[in-house]
This record gives sequence, C-alpha cells and structure tokens, in this order.
Amino acid sequence: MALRGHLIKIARTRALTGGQPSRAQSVAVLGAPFSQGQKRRGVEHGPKVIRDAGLIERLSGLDYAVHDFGDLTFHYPEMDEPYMNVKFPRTVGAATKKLSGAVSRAVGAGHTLVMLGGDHSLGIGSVAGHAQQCPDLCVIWVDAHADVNTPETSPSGNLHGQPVAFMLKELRDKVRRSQVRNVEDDSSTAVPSQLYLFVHVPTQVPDLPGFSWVKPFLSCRDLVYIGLRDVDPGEYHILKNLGIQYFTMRDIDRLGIQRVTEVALDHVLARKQRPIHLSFDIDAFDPSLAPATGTPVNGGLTYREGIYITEEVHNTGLLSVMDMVEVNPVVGSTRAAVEATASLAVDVIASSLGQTREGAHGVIDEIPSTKDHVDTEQLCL
Ligand SMILES: NC(=[NH2+])NCCC[C@H](N)C(=O)O
Ligand SMILES: [Mn+2]
Ligand SMILES: [Mn+2]
Repeated sequence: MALRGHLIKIARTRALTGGQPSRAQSVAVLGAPFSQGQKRRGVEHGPKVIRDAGLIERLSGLDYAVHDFGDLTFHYPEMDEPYMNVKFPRTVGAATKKLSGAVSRAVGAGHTLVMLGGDHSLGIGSVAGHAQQCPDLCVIWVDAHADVNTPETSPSGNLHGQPVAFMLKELRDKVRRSQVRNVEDDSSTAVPSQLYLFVHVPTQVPDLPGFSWVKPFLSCRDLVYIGLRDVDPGEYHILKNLGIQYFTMRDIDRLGIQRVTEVALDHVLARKQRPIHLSFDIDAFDPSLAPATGTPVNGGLTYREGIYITEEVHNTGLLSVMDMVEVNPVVGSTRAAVEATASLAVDVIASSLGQTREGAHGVIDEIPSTKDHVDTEQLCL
C-alpha cells in the first residue's frame, strides 16, 4: 500500500503542478544560424550540430508532434559600419526583426517553440516576437553573463552582450524621466540619488540603426537570471539600480539549486501564472561540460544543476518559448568536445519539454495490486 500511495502522490503532484497533463500538443523547432552579434565565426552552425545530436528524434520520443521549420535565412547589408562602439548594428537589427516575426507566427499558431541559435543577440528577436503574442510573458535568462550592457556600457561592442537592454522598459523610461527632471529642475542637488546615477552613468539605449522596430516591452520584475558569474561594471550598475532579481553561481553555492530555482520561479510566477520564455545560453554550464562556446567562464553549472532548472521550468506547465544559444562548433578543440556540447544542448531542451530522470512520462492510472507487497518490500530496502 505504501508504494501505491507513493505513486498516486507522484501522479497527483504532476497533475497539480501542470507537468504532464498540460503538455503542449506540438513543438516547433526553428534554427537561426546567425553570428554577427559577436566576433567569433562558427556559432551560425549551432542549429546544425544541435540537430545532428538528435534533437528532433528526442522530442518525437516525448510524444510531441514536432514541426521542424528549418533554418531562417538572413540577408546581410553590404555596408554596416559600427555605430558608436557597436558592431554590425544593421545586420543584427534586420536578423532579429526577421526572427521576431517568425517566433510570433509560430507562437500564434499554437506551438511551443524551440529557437536554436546562433548567438545571444537573437534573444532580442525571440523574446520580442514572443511578447507580441504574449505581452504578459516572463523571462528566465540562464547564462554566465547578464547580457544587459547598453551600447555605451558594452566593453566589447558585441550585441550578444546587450539583448536584455533592448527589452527593458524601465531602462529607457528612467533615463528619459531623469533627463526631463534634470532639465526642468536647475539645482542638481534636487535630483534624487537614484536618478542621479542614471544621469551620470551611460545606461541609455540609443536608437541604433536597424533597431527602430524594437520598442522596450519587458518590465524588470518579469525577468530573472540564473548562473551569472561574469558581469561587467555597467551591467552590475543596471542590475542593482533596477532591482533586477538574479542568482549568481555563488548564490547557487550558498543556497543550492533547489532553493534558487524555487525562488526564481516564484519571483516571476507568484503574482500571476504567465507564459515563460526560457533563454538558455549554453555557457551557463561549466566549460568542462560545454567547451564549444565563444565566451566560456569557469565555475559554471553542473549537469545536474542545469537539468534541475529545466525540469522545474517544465513542471510549471508554462514554458512557451525557449532559446538555446551560443553553441559554437568551431571553438571546440576536438570533435568530441563539440559533440558533448551539442548533446548537452539536446538534453537541456528535452528536459525543458518534459523528459524526466525517473523514466516514466505518463500519469500512472493503475497499479497492479498483486505486486504491491513485493514492491513495497523492495522500496523498504
Ligand atoms: N551571450 C554571451 N555569450 N554574451 C557574452 C557577453 C560578454 C560581455 N559581457 C560583453 O558584453 O561583451
Ligand atoms: Mn553567456
Ligand atoms: Mn548570453
């Protein structure tokens, strides 16, 4: 009886948490072979190596109808001079605009979407397109980096380090308000300290060529980071001043992945159940597990920590779009290193979509009663 009770409890927990029963009918896969958000070549091959590692078969094995929409093709402007320090603004602007349209259509058609990058600048298009269909979405950004540099704070000029800055409403609103206040009010001492920081530190997102289509759409309270361990000074300033919720690797060391994931999900879901956008940068993992990536940082997620996060995201029943970005087969030193990274990406995606470590994928309807006694004994061992 003990076993029966235990299994029924598992089944009920799944039903309550929305795991299995709320599974989407269809998953769409969309490749975005794009690399101009950073300077290393090779990340445009991410979609191919992730597919070659068996993504579609794995998802089909999870009982989904899988629609592979293939790869987007991007058009490259002949001339794309840097704007301020920012490299390839028109190229990235056009690519992310195209991606946003494709994501919006896929979500509008009722698919749960998996977007394969490509570098993380694609996040601008992916989240923006998702937000067109689901304006109340929340974003879980799993990454070694905060990717919230503005064109002015960016140390590299690479747009893959800046996508979140283009999404945040507060970042622009606050800058605008502080500037207006400053002009209206002649005495600088009257500027509150919080605004003062915004006046004197360049956090404004200027209108870059190629980006006129993006209007900030995300409130910082609907965003949470997990896995941070390489945050630039300007990014730290933005995270702190906007009060953005984030969990660094140190937080995971202190609190454990269970607690971190619980608080992270609570942060974005407690006020309201809403569609989740999971933006997963493979460099969140330790480089020993994911060596084939352009900006590796030591001290990353273990395999089990990464998979735990995605299992819990799946258990909410609210995953709507996920990005898997920054898998770069040209950076991996050996073929084995590339295959390990790509196969890790497949594991993360499959786990986000319901693959479990306990093996059973269906809700248990009936337990053969004659076996109860034997199994209970085994359980006691
Ligand atoms: N998506 C990434 N891998 N981003 C890395 C960003 C690195 C650095 N913070 C920059 O802005 O250039
Ligand atoms: Mn990263
Ligand atoms: Mn990133």
